[in-house]
Amino acid sequence: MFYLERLPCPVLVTDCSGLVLHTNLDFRNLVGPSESGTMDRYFPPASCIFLQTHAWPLLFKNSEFSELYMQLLSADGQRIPVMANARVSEVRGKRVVIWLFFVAKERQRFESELLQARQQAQNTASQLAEVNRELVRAYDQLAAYTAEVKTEADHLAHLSHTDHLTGLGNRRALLLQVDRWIKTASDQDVGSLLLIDIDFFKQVNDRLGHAEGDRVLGHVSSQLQKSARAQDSVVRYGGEEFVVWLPYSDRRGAELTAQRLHDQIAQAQVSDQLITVSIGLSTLTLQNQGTNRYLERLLIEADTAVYEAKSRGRNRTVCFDDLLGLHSQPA
Ligand SMILES: Nc1nc2c(ncn2[C@@H]2O[C@H](COP(=O)(O)OP(=O)(O)OP(=O)(O)O)[C@@H](O)[C@H]2O)c(=O)[nH]1
Repeated sequence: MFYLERLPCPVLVTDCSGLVLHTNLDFRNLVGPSESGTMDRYFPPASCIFLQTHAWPLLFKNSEFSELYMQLLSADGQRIPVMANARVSEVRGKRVVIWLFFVAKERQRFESELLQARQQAQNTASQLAEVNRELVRAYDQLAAYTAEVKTEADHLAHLSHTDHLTGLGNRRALLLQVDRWIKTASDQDVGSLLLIDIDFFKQVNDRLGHAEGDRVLGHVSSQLQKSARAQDSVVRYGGEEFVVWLPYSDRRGAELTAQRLHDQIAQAQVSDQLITVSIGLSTLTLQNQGTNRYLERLLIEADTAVYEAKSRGRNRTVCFDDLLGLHSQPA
């Protein structure tokens, strides 16, 4: 019955009349060396009576019982509280009874350790739940903060491309628009640029005051927006200078737009002041040029043309190509 040695508790084997057949090492360590005879000597008198009146009848009736409280008697006379379990088994054709004892003290310790472990597990679970709640809160805060930062960034991006006085785009916005066009256009495509400079604007300021000058700038910007097509971009380029960028517009189309601008601006007066503008027009094919280079060339040419418009008496459009004599002869 070597397997009994492996059980982690004291074990006693008897025949069905209580004669001791075998004890394991745990049992011998607990109550003393094994001797032949009946099992009664391992129990104090009260437990012997309990055995006779209760445990044996239960065993014969059910072939087993479990968890009966009893006491064992050690060789040095100590009473050891135990929980007894017994079962009738057949070993090599003989009916025997296998008795397992759990020392009550150890069982209590084991139970209290179990309770402690369960309490610890509950504590850990509630700590984890709290940490989880904190994580969710932190995540919500982070999401709100990210949205705030994004809104702020969008706002800053908008501001950095906007002229605060007129609400039009600024130079950066112009660069962006031309850049976008270049990414989709082919080398043969043309774009035109109108550089618009308000005539005698210094006099407006001097005569009517800076605030009125600002109103004139606002008026011109809204007239330019009204005259531009949906695909055109109107930006305030500097003090009293505006640019209208006309993607896919050739010289003819740009001239028509420029004329519309003159008419539109001339229609309205600001504080009895008639407002006119001088416009420089430049038209270029893309010809495999980078955004900066292409825009720079358009602006230089348009600037030269505005200068010419001013010297020819203002309130007119001059096309840069005419200055080179390119369009002096009909094609
Ligand atoms: N009210 C106002 N004036 C501005 C602003 N930015 C620039 N200016 C003024 O615009 C005027 C431009 O004057 P000039 O460059 O001499 O040109 P002009 O008087 O328009 O004369 P021409 O261009 O030769 O017809 C200057 O007096 C600047 O002070 C602005 O934001 N608001």
